[in-house]
Amino acid sequence: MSTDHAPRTGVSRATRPDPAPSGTDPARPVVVADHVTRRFGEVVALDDVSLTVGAGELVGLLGPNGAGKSTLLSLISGQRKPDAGTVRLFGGDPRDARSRVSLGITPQETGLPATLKVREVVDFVGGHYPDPVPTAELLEQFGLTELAGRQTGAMSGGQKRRLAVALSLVGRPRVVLLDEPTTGLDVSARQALWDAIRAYHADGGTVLLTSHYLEEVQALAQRVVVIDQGVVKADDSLDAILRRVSLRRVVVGSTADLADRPGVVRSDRLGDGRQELYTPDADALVRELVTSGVDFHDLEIRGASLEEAFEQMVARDAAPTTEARSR
Ligand SMILES: Nc1ncnc2c1ncn2[C@@H]1O[C@H](COP(=O)(O)OP(=O)(O)OP(=O)(O)O)[C@@H](O)[C@H]1O
Repeated sequence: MSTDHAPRTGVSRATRPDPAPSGTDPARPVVVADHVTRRFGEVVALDDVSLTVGAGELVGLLGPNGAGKSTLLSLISGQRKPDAGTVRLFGGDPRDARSRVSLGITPQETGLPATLKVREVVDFVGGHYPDPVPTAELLEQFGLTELAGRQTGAMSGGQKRRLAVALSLVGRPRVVLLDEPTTGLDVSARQALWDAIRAYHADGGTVLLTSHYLEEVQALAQRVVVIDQGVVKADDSLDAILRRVSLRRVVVGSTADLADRPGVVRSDRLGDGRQELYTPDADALVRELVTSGVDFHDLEIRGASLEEAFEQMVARDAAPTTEARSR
């Protein structure tokens, strides 16, 4: 095992041919998609998508069902090729096996050989790499030690998912593509997997993950790429994405219905009887409530969550006001 890469976690990236500092380095692109279009018959799964992922980045790819996320990963991993545009992995064509030597991938669905034991599968996959993470170490990190002797066909869905993610890291890749890594996992298994992904990233690994769990993207990613209907809608730091959402959420109790107050673009009734009001200017709304003399109490104001940012970015109906009035 090389000593310069996080032996504590067991899972570390391969020794780089070029001596490079660890940490994020967008100047050294690992993945480049340049004006990529991919169709399936009439369906345009990706429409002129450009994306660069630098060494050491942890990027969350977020989008609704059918947005094109898996298609993008399949182009980056060389499983498919674009109809137009180019994709580069470590500067080479991902369809060339040499470009994929330092790539780890967990697809959305993984077929595991049902009669092989967990330990045997890890040994087998690890056997294809020059410096694999020792099987016992990897199983320990993913909480699979107890299951080492079990046939994969007898594992639960969540256990299989953990094994699938573990397998993507066995060869100490420099980049991993994780398609919905924690689908089907319970809270503690998800946390354990997040820890493993964070440890890999802290050691300098590059991660591109898709997720339906906004909480997951918010917990892990430094950069968020929002994709919808094959088009990149936003590509920015998590903080910048959150700041971009202009709406503020004002929660307030009142005997009056406040949905039609000036500046309120959306409203809801909460279980505790309070009203949830979305407005671009919370200060103005509060001033208006005070000057109007309307009864109100238990006021609470906060910024948008990633969920709200996401909903706003992929909203199919144009104006928030329209949406507000239709709710
Ligand atoms: N092999 C295929 N044949 C035909 N259409 C496909 C194929 N693969 C993907 N598509 C279509 O391309 C579009 C993008 O699909 P993709 O699987 O990339 O979306 P996704 O964002 O990963 O969705 P999900 O979150 O549901 O996994 C969808 O409309 C999908 O139906």
